[in-house]
Amino acid sequence: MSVIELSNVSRAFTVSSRAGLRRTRREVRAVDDLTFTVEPGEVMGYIGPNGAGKSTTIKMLTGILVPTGGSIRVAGVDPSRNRLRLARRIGVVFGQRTTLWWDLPLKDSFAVLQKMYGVPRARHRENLATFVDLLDLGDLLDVPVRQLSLGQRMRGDIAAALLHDPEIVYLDEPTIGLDIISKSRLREFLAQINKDRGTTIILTTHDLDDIEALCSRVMVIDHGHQVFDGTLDRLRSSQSAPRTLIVDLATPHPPISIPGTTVTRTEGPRQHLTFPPTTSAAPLVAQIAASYPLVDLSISDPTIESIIARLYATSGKISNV
Ligand SMILES: Nc1ncnc2c1ncn2[C@@H]1O[C@H](COP(=O)(O)OP(=O)(O)OP(=O)(O)O)[C@@H](O)[C@H]1O
Repeated sequence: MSVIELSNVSRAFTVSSRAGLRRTRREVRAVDDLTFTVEPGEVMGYIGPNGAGKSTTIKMLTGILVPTGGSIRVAGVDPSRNRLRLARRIGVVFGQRTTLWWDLPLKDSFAVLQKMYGVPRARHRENLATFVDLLDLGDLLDVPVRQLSLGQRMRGDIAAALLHDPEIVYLDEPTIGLDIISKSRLREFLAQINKDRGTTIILTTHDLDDIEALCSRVMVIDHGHQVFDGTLDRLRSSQSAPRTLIVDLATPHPPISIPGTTVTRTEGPRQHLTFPPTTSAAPLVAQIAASYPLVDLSISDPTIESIIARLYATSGKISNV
């Protein structure tokens, strides 16, 4: 059975603005007719440009915001009507804010959470030992939260969100502002928790390396609409983004002319040629080698960033029509 179900969910806000003496009110549809389900144990990346409606969706899934249309069920209940009941079954991490007590040492925040959620003492000790080990929190337990660095605090926040064994965890930009080592540590930890405990994870991020490292599924929204739902591989093939041949010639040369390719950049003897993803590179390389003084050559596949940028560009055009 699906652990999250959204059926034609919308959320509108009324925004008022003043132009001179006139005050106008308009409706912003932050989320517009979203329908999807998430299965237990899935790790879904939920991405979209600024203002796409991601946080609004997460807030509706936690019960903080009530949809203006459609219906939501999380772990079998309507989140906005069962906020407290649901709180025991979900964990939430907002990268920009902490849920820890600022002046308390980390271990005291964890103790408060154990009481708040009524976690049996033995289970709490077991979870704490696991998270202290996996997130390397040992030296931080006696430090007040306000004295922790951003990366240390985030590790504390993630442990705090998981101490009551939630089935579902929402992570909103969990790696924002972290250095590369801290990011990769956090990703390894989340992958481990998902594998060991079957925790369902919904991850909102602008860092596509988070998605590549963790997500079996990606959902892209823009202007409140779903514009893609599938695997990263399917996302790559869906956008038919061009591949690039980087060709080093012996000397600078006028743009290489091979049918099916376009020279997009020249830097002295180096030329960048794009070609469709459906075309094999081998015959192109053979033609270049036969007609030009070829010294070296490499092929670059489109990055996931460029694929998503193309998707945003086309979805923007669709929704602006
Ligand atoms: N409380 C609110 N009142 C009015 N408009 C709102 C409110 N909350 C969100 N919006 C609007 O709804 C739209 C979606 O916002 P949301 O915060 O869900 O986007 P987001 O995808 O999380 O963006 P970001 O990546 O910038 O965090 C935006 O146009 C935003 O201005």
